Amino acid sequence: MSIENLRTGIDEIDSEIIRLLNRRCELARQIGAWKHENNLPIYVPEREQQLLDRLADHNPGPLDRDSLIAIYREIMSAAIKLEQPMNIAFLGPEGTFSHQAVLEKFGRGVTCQPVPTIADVFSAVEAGRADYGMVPVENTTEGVVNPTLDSLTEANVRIVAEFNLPVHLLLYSASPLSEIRCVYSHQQPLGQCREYLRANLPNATLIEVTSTTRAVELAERERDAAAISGKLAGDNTDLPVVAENIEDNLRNITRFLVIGKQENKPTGDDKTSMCFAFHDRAGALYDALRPFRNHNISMTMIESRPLKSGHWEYNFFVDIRGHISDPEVAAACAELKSDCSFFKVFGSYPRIQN
Ligand SMILES: C=C(O[C@@H]1C=C(C(=O)O)C=C[C@H]1O)C(=O)O
Repeated sequence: MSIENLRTGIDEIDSEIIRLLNRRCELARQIGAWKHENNLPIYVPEREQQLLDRLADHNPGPLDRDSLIAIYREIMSAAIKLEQPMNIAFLGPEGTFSHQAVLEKFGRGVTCQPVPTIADVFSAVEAGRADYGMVPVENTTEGVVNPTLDSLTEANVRIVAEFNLPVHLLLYSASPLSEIRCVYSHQQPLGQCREYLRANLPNATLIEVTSTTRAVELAERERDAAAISGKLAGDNTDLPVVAENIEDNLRNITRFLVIGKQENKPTGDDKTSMCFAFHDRAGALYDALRPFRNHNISMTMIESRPLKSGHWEYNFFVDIRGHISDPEVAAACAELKSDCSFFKVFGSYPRIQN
């Protein structure tokens, strides 16, 4: 077939895709009206997860799974925008990894609302200034993000979804590696390429700043300075990329949580996050975790944070497989709660695999 004929074929398919996309949008609009009447949330993470799983299972190729999911991310984003515009708070300024997580999880149909701190993301959602918030909770290289754990215990919000963002770091500078004297970045990326910096810039001064976006701004002003950031923060700079993928761990992934106010329905493959504390006595942690074992529930994460009492007492943060409405999960949580001085379930949400 000639290239003209092939392109005519593509044009015809595009017309058909546009017709079908608009029919899909019309259905979404009707679903939106029904949700308004019944006072239900517009964003439904469990439905989105089921839809994405179904797509991946039905895809015959050659379109790859990630591309298909990225396309559908935007289709669902456009559907949400028609149902009701949504705004998402995140740790700003624009260009941070939190911003990237918002764009990848919610698509371009939502309004992004940068705020100065992680605690501000929580208060924006709590006060209804934002519909949802995106907060980092742990990283495969650097571990947990303490401000997020602290805010979860204090704020009146729920975890409604999780999202894994692969974090690739770039070094931007007007100078070649041999002439770089100082490196700006946020504390987390600096930690994520510690080995790279030790091997390649052993004499450079490392300067911690409030965001990777700020790091790029500062590096633009000094010839012998560099910034470490993601691609999004570097999108608007003229600074050359000196090195790419400088993270020490090639599976450098940050897990984000979407916080909101709704309760999700079970999907059949969910996670539940919670926090508890108890008065110290021999075997207390062992006893506290026993209900999970007795009810055959697997734990996917446990972390501890000292309580601010100053007495070396701890809050324990635990993620388990299952939904809080599953009878076994509900029974285990009730048993655990009866043993604790503090107990809070943060929410149940679809489990993301990878
Ligand atoms: C259309 C709906 O609303 C939103 C948009 C979705 C979509 O475009 O498929 C899926 C879930 C919701 O977040 C729905 O609830 O089905």
